[in-house]
Amino acid sequence: MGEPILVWIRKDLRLVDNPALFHALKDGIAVPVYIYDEDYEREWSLGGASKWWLHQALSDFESSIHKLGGKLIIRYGDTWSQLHELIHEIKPKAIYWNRRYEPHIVEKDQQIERMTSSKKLDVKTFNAHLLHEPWEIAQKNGNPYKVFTAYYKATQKQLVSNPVPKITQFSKIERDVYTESVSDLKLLPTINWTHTIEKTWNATENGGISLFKQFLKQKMMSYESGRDFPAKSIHSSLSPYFAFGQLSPRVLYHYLLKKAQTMHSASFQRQSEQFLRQLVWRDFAYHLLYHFPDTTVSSLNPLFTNFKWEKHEKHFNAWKKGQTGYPLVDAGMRQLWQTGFMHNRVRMVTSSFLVKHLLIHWKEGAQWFWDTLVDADLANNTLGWQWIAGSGADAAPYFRIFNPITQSEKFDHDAEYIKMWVPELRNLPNTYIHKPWETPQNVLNEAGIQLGETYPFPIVEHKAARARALERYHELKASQKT
Ligand SMILES: Cc1cc2nc3c(=O)[nH]c(=O)nc-3n(C[C@H](O)[C@H](O)[C@H](O)COP(=O)(O)OP(=O)(O)OC[C@H]3O[C@@H](n4cnc5c(N)ncnc54)[C@H](O)[C@@H]3O)c2cc1C
Repeated sequence: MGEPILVWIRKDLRLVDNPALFHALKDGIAVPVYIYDEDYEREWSLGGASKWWLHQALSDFESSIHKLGGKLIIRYGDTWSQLHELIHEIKPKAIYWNRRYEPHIVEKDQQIERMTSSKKLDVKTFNAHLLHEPWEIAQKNGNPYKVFTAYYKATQKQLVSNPVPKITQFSKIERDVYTESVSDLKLLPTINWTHTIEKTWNATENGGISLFKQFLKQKMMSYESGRDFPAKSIHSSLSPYFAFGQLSPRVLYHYLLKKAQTMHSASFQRQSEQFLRQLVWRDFAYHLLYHFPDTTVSSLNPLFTNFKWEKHEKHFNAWKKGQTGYPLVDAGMRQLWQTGFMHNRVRMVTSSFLVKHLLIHWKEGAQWFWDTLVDADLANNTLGWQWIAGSGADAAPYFRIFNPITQSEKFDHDAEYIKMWVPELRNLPNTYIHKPWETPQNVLNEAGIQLGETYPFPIVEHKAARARALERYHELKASQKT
């Protein structure tokens, strides 16, 4: 029996490849502690959908630890006060945790590290969240990357560290330490709006592992060609498990690499590379956030600092509710509200619609996604919105505006996705479903649709909105020259 070691659990709610837990168990008696502290997250405390997920994930993690003979101590309130109290009660020889990378968290973690060190406690921190930590990849001159392809190339020359073995046993410290229950954290909404989310997800560590296995068996081999088509659902849906640290990207990376080597299949290798490339996008998002800490609120590209945005409550509400009159946009926004998830291609179309067609600031869209996504992740969300706004890490030399009609015709050709989420359009023939406002009256009648009543007219006209966005962009460029 060794001495106790506090393991401060955060975005690492898992037994597989959890280095802080693993090393604490090796070096002494691991005492896992979770502290729910909204202030620690500053303005990025969890949104409603993420709170629901955390409730499930934490309950699952608590029960997994219990089954292995251990106990997860749950507390809420100020992090340092809670840690301080626990240090006093448990008298650990050290405190271990897995690192986080959001700028405001890095700053607070450094304070915690100083305070614990001043108590003569050994502090050890580990990487559990990324393939490559933000400072591991740099340009020759030491600067961070701003372009994905160059970043990706650089990552291919670096090794990804090996995962640590799965935790199989805990031992308990002798004294009983007080813990709150997961329900005490009051993460679930008082009005139950989460029933479709509940039906959609199994938010446990094993749920994530099963989903990965299913992806591997049924979807991986068509990932590259299928991932852009929302109705095909050829993507993995693993993002919330990564966001809460229930899955380790490093485990998936090494597993796929090994499988590709043993299978000797060029097509498996190609598909798994495409999938792993997305995990590198995730790392890139953290690289950018870490090195450009203001990008959650300010443009990465300073050209966009003075972009003239519109305030339009009615348009913003129509977008949030999936009532814009553009079926693909509305389908995406309704999928998000009902399931806490939206397909990546549709995220691009809906976010572009908000910032380009409606000229509403990307920060407002990012905030809505933050509240409603079960995979809300500060790095990925910031990267996604800045990329779409044109103010982020995008190598395209032009002002990209997604056309919600042609995107719909191309990526949801048979309108299966639209029909799933916008059922009032279900009887409309596919020729018209991507732009219902062009449907002849008799066809609308037959389909039981009354535009403006059962489904809205478009809130802005596409060509005019596109022209307005381009005009804003050209004005901005011109103002830089004067
Ligand atoms: C405006 C906007 C906002 C976004 N907000 C988030 C967010 O809050 N949280 C989030 O996890 N993703 C976000 N994304 C990225 C992407 O849409 C999701 O990661 C993806 O749809 C998750 O589905 P999946 O797990 O099936 O992905 P898969 O295609 O199966 O990809 C595997 C994993 O790679 C990572 N990944 C995939 N695409 C991206 C990407 N473009 N950027 C960074 N990582 C990626 C995710 O961790 C994902 O789980 C956003 C994209 C946009 C355009």
